[in-house]
Amino acid sequence: MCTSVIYQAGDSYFGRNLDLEVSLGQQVVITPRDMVLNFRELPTLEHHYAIIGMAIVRDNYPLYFDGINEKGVGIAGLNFDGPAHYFPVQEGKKNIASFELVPYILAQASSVAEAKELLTNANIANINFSEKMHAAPLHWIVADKTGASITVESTTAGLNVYDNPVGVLTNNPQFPDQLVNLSNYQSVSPADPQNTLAPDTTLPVYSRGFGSRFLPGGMDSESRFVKAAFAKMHAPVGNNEVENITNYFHILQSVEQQKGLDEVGPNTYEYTIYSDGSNLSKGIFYYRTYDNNQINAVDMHKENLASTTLITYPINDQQKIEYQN
Ligand SMILES: C[C@H](CCC(=O)NCC(=O)O)[C@H]1CC[C@H]2[C@@H]3[C@H](O)C[C@@H]4C[C@H](O)CC[C@]4(C)[C@H]3CC[C@]12C
Repeated sequence: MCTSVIYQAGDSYFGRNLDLEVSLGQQVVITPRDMVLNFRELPTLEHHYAIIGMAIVRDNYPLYFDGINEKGVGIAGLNFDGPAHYFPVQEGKKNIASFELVPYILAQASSVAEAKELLTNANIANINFSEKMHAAPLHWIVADKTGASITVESTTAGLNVYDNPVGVLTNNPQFPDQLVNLSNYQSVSPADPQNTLAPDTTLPVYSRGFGSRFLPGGMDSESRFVKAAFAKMHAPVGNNEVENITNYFHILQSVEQQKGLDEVGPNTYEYTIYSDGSNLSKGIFYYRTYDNNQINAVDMHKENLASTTLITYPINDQQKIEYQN
């Protein structure tokens, strides 16, 4: 399972938790503007916006899990096993393989509105990256530095592009159903509740945090959607970049999957392998991992973005404890 959130605090911050039972060997990968991007069914892009994100590289191709571009657009792919359905290549449509959607959007869109435009008359084609690497059943959240966001889902009903008023995405069910479920929690609040149940009876508020008593806390995707929405909606705005990115990681940590809590097979547990969050205006990509609580950063603008080859940074996965004596 995974969770992705956009948080506005002057600048906008976008990223995700990647929850899985095995690490796939991802790295921070920058695709510079002049690295040729080939598509299976669409014209080659020789020049495009620069991209930074988490990816694995195969055959010199960046298979992005999530990323942002230099124009302040971000996109993340999240598991959508069951409802996800990709179609055969269709004549007369923009056929995009599922693994191409992240570079397709980030290479060309400077806003969510432009991403929507790129998705008109599009078909997510059921093309595998290779014999060994089959298409993953995903849906996507796209966001931009204004705070706008959409959810992209390809199901047997076709391609749906929904406005995402919450700026949160997790996994199943389909996005409209997540919003219906969210309605069930609209009375959850950081403040103490009003006693509307029995107004003439004194009911003690016997604990702090009483307003969030009915907030779900499970590892499942509906629970994480509600909890992340609550955490994000009430997150304070910091006074500077460090405070903001610290707040951002606290939002993601509210739905972090600790090892041992989500058994996906005999003695096999899904956990939050990494969390990342980028400043969409500044092009700085921050991440932490399960084993390393330290926030690490790669600033795309410190690289030569006019180059033609991928730039990769290995994940810094070593815990650093600052011993004070
Ligand atoms: C499984 C995770 C989503 C996290 C999640 O929801 N996990 C588990 C669960 O719910 O069961 C997704 C997110 C991005 C996906 C990857 C990216 O789409 C890139 C790449 C695309 C290829 O078609 C398949 C492999 C590969 C490398 C994908 C493998 C599955 C990933 C890593």
